[in-house]
Amino acid sequence: MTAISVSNLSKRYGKIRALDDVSLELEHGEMVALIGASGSGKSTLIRHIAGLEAGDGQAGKISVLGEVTQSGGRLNRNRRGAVSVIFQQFNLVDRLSVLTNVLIGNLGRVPRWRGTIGYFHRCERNKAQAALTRVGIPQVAAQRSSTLSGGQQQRAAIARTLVQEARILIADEPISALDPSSARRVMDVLADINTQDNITVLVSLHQVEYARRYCKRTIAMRDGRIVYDGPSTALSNAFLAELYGDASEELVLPDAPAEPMPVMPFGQTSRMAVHHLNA
Ligand SMILES: Nc1ncnc2c1ncn2[C@@H]1O[C@H](COP(=O)(O)OP(=O)(O)OP(=O)(O)O)[C@@H](O)[C@H]1O
Repeated sequence: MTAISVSNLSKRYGKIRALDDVSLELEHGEMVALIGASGSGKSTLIRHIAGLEAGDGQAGKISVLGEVTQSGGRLNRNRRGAVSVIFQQFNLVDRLSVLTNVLIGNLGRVPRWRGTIGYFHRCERNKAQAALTRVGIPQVAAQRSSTLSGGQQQRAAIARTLVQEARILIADEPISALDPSSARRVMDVLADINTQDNITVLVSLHQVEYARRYCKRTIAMRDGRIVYDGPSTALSNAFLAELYGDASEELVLPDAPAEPMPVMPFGQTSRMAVHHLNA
């Protein structure tokens, strides 16, 4: 089944062509990296797929899990329950506990009054706690979200996705502000929910090293266009230089090998104990 389908999507901001006739398809169950230098259009594309913005002109169309979410520059219907988006920052409500932030993933399914006063059943709390265990941070449930590290915040946001029972997770540069070991833990969790829960993952990344390591397929953008869509194993440093010229330096870690490493199945990269939500 096609999870995300984008066809002929364009978007201008004044003179800037942020998206230029973009077309792509993600099959359900894929984990795909979206790479590109700063300003190449990754976040703009993600906002459109998330249904937060409408493209320009008559030709553009986006479908999510078979339902048209926008066409011809008009937002149709927002499948908010099916798609969860996490951003580099601002995923959590700082003054609320981590557990409450994860419980917010239930809001689409509980009566409005319960959401308003923050009343959740024990089974919902248990599920939220299990989701935190699943992403490796059960011990922070009672803490205020503002006290978490950047990597823990990303993992709490992923736990909320599990509670939401979203079928598609789009993560916009979830690791760009993290140190390498925190970044690996977040990528491990994304890879795990992809393989174990069959959640389709689209993750935008600044550094191609993580795309090579975690995603079989990479979509590369430059100046609002897709310039490559294929196996991540093809993304050697030389090929990146061909695609991006000098800007390729922005995408490669200084100590990265010139040739890509094969994608490792989840488990070989992770040292984290993984507990399954429904175990
Ligand atoms: N709301 C906006 N108003 C004006 N210009 C915008 C807006 N959003 C994006 N742009 C412009 O569109 C282009 C693409 O931006 P976008 O944020 O999508 O790139 P990106 O690949 O996500 O970059 P980064 O990796 O730095 O986050 C940039 O030139 C940006 O300045």
